[in-house]
Amino acid sequence: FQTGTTTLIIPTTPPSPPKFPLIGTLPDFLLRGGVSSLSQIYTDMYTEYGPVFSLSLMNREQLIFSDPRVYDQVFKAEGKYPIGAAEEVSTFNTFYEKNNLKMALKGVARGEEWKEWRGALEDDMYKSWEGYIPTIAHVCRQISQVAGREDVEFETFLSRAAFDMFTSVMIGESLQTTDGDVATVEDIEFVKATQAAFDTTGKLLSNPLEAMFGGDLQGEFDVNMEKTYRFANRMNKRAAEEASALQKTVTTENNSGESSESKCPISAIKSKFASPSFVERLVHRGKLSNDDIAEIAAPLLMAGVDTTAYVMSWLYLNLASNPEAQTKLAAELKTVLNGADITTKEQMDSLPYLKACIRESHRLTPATPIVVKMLDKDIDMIVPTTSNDKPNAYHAKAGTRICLNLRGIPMDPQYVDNPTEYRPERFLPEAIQARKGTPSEIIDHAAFADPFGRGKRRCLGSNVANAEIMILAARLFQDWEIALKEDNAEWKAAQKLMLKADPYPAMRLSRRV
Ligand code: HEM
Repeated sequence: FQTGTTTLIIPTTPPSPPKFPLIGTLPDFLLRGGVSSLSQIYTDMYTEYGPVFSLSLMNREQLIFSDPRVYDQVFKAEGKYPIGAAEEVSTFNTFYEKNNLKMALKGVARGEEWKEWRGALEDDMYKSWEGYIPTIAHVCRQISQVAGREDVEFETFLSRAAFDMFTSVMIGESLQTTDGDVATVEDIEFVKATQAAFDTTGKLLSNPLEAMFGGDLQGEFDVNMEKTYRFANRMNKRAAEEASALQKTVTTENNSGESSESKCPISAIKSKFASPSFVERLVHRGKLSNDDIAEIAAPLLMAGVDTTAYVMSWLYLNLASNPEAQTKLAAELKTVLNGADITTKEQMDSLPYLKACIRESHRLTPATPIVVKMLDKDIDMIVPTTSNDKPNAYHAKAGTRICLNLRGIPMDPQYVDNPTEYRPERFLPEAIQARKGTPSEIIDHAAFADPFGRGKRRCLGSNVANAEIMILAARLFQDWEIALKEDNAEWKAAQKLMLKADPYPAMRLSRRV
């Protein structure tokens, strides 16, 4: 095919572990340790097969690239209606279909329906995210006040913290599930069901053996998803009705003047809270009915709570295992914030070491070992080579899982010094500047920068999630020193719906003086 120059390149067949009819490359995968060794498997395969290889797992063809520049070509080809990664989470989607949840189904659709859904939510969740910073700061302060209690494991605490932060963005106030003295039994049930639905989805989708022999996982999922859906729907419905009532009082007050709805400046929204919640904004904007607003709650919670908890769990584990980095972070927080909360984007931007800690955590312990993209048409991709050889070309049929290996280049000593060590310094601005023009600058490619995907289907909650992660870390590390309870604790990166340290080590929190 034509590469844009006159050179004709014949597509190359990528290397692969032995492939068998029906079961594909599953035997090799199991021999290497299966899902409990997933993260290491992708590093080992990169070492063994090189920067491009193919797999066939659970009836899906996968092409795995290590060079993020190949991924740029995939995003260029994604078109007006790209396929989202959420389409693959069949447990959620079957639930939405069974219950005829139209809004939820639009969110995982491909065409105009998805565009309309995204258009209805994007301004208030993705674009104008800064307005949520004070709300998140307030809830992080509450969370930090109860952080040292030992009534729940730290991992569960983080999951509840993610839940509290996200519900406060959604409805304006936290359910305070991190505080055993305040949370209602019903709210704790809610957070547990959300977590259980997320975890059983992980087992069903990523572990072929558990899916076959793991008992009634589907039944377990259905029960928990149903509970989450009911709770979440009720929570948003109540918030939307309150917001509508408040909105009506404003419209009556404004009756003589121009309608405030059409321009929708956030400052014009009458809010019950210090700054308007997501639900209040949606009600004010008037594109969705209160029933639609109720229906989006469960899918957004499923997309936004445990994902954030998993990413945070790695950050805290890395900083607890590397006390020197934690001390440097605490020093930066003291200098810049001096005990205050992050309440503005400018403050977020003035914390390079915190940003570097988060970036390095994503390099060393990403919450997924690969990023996946699918196209609805065939594509030919050119893979640059480091030598003077001709570039290689690879062909992927429509529907192939085209993956970027996050465990290849980011773990390769050719590009990263001592790649198995947690060193946030590598992502300080001066270090990034120093590797410009060298082969190592590849690790600064946008595709490696964060866990939220790219292109038109980039995570809708990415800006809010990033703010939540930064604001909570800034609060907790100002208030607490977080250490491993046992110095020699061991864990593996095991695949659930995302990668999780297994077993997650116990933590000791001591007040920072
Ligand atoms: C650290 C936490 C999070 C991670 C790692 C994460 C990751 C991702 C990824 C990888 C995608 C797929 C992108 C693609 O299709 O290429 C995605 C999509 C999505 N995420 Fe997140 N996410 C997080 C937090 C959130 C939050 C807080 C929300 C709440 C609004 C959210 C809502 C969504 C939605 C609705 C989509 C589908 C977007 C679409 O298809 O247009 N996520 N996320």
